[in-house]
Amino acid sequence: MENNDRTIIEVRDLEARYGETTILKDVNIDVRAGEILAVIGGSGCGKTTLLKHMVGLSRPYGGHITIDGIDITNGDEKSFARALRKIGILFQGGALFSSMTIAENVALPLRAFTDLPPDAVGTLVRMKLCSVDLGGYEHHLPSELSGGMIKRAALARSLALNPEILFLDEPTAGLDPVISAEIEALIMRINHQFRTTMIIITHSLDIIYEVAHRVVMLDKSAKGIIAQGDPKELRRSSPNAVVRQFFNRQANLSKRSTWQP
Ligand SMILES: Nc1ncnc2c1ncn2[C@@H]1O[C@H](COP(=O)(O)OP(=O)(O)OP(=O)(O)O)[C@@H](O)[C@H]1O
Repeated sequence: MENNDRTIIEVRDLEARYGETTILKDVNIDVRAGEILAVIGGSGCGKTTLLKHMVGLSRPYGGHITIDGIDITNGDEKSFARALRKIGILFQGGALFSSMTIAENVALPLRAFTDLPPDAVGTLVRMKLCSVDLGGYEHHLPSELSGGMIKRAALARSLALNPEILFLDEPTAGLDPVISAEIEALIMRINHQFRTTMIIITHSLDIIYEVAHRVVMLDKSAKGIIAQGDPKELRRSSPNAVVRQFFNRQANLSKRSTWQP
């Protein structure tokens, strides 16, 4: 993590609603530049809702969010576009276009948001694919790749414009433990090499304990944050029983799933 503790995303008094239903309220988060923050909590507690607000896909009912000092909730279109250029998103399903090659998929944001000539786009695409260990797979279609490779190609596409901030929605969901470990190692490598700030929605214990620097835990009945901080610390000594239970139950489940006869 960078050691200057600069806040790169500020979420202030966020209130999110669908119709009349409040999903999140009084949410305050400071994301520090260079950190990996995991957003955790039970199903339906509002993790995806929070992410959609942080990337400007949904407008908050109340409060505001700034990205590198730019208010994305009340600013004009131009500043919103400037803020968007700082972020990349890795969607859960990978979301690659199936009729395009891996190279064409990764080239999409470069073609859409830069004036680079085709040669330069090609070079950048190859570099991005190499950075996720997919050098040589430029001409493959997504259907010719494994689940882990598709995830890595999608990661290369989300990194195409060198974002300062990367949002990852369940990056290891549905992958086996070996492939998940590869993706986790890649996430840590990218964070380390490029100092990319990362916000990861996850249920994975490995990400919570081994990858994240800090966690924010949401709760459905509290409609907001019930804990923030070091996950190991929270598991040990959170004053909130629900929090301790969440971490301990997960830890037990993890032990059971790795048990070998
Ligand atoms: N577009 C929508 N319209 C109405 N309600 C919604 C909408 N999207 C989500 N919700 C509701 O908001 C709540 C929070 O949903 P959200 O998807 O943010 O939770 P989550 O923590 O990401 O869940 P999961 O871990 O299951 O993906 C849920 O009760 C969900 O049913």
